[in-house]
Amino acid sequence: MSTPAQPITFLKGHGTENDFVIIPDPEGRLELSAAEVARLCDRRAGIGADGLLRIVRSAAHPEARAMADAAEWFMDYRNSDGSVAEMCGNGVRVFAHCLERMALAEPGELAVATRAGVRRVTLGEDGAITVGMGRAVLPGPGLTVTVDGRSLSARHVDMGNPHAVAFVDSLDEAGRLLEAPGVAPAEAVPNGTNVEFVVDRGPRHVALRVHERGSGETRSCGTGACAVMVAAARRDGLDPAADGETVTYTVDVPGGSLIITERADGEVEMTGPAVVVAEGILDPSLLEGA
Ligand SMILES: N[C@@H](CCC[C@H](N)C(=O)O)C(=O)O
Repeated sequence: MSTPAQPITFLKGHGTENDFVIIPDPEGRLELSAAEVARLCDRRAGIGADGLLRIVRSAAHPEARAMADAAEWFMDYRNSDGSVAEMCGNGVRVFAHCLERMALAEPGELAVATRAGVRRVTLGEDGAITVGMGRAVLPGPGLTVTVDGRSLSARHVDMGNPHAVAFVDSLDEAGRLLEAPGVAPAEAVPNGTNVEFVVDRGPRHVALRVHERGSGETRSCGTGACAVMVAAARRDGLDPAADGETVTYTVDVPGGSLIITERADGEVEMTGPAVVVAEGILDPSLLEGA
């Protein structure tokens, strides 16, 4: 990154403890390399986060320009290793909350451009935020997830980004999750995938652990919770688009709970919190040598 003329401000926030460094960059002047994003997200040498959200005007970003009429703001999401991902469900809530906090958006409804398309966000007066997450796509063939030397059948669900959802009897079956689980066939997920392990907690109530592509195990994943809800509904014989009935599940994550609804038109909605815990200015030395 070239030396910026102005100090770089940041916010730190989370959604169900999936945490983010948020960098407002309305005119799109900060092109952060993968190494710079990884340094910012480093929990010892940096600020520390599961991912980074750059707030850029859609018109100022080549990947978002075509969405500028529909959504003024583009969420440039990066995983903690610096890799680019299409979509981040918890991130969209935190992103919208930051826009409102910075008076860049009115309370109420707002559209956010992402690499997976435009997402509609409703900022509730009670602090809960609902996001229209689009339709789930379930590519036909199943996947096999290998973790701790065990192979598990998994459902492939695309929520704009890829997920492999494996139902287990105990979340301990995922082991320590220090490394990415194996997923086969590799050709089905050519860009890698997020992997969710799921147990039942009660009627229309499940809990998950997740290993995120590019970030490792995190305490929540919004797109993952949506993928899990849809996989659980199909397993339970429910398909709102075919049955004409809206279905809602509670999805517990290690960092809290998300409410996920699949409507009769196939649209998946996620409701959950967004929190900002700090605001600050980057010391320019943080990115030196990254
Ligand atoms: N934590 C996110 C998902 C972030 C992207 C993911 N790691 C990927 O690479 O697809 C969420 O809340 O959805």
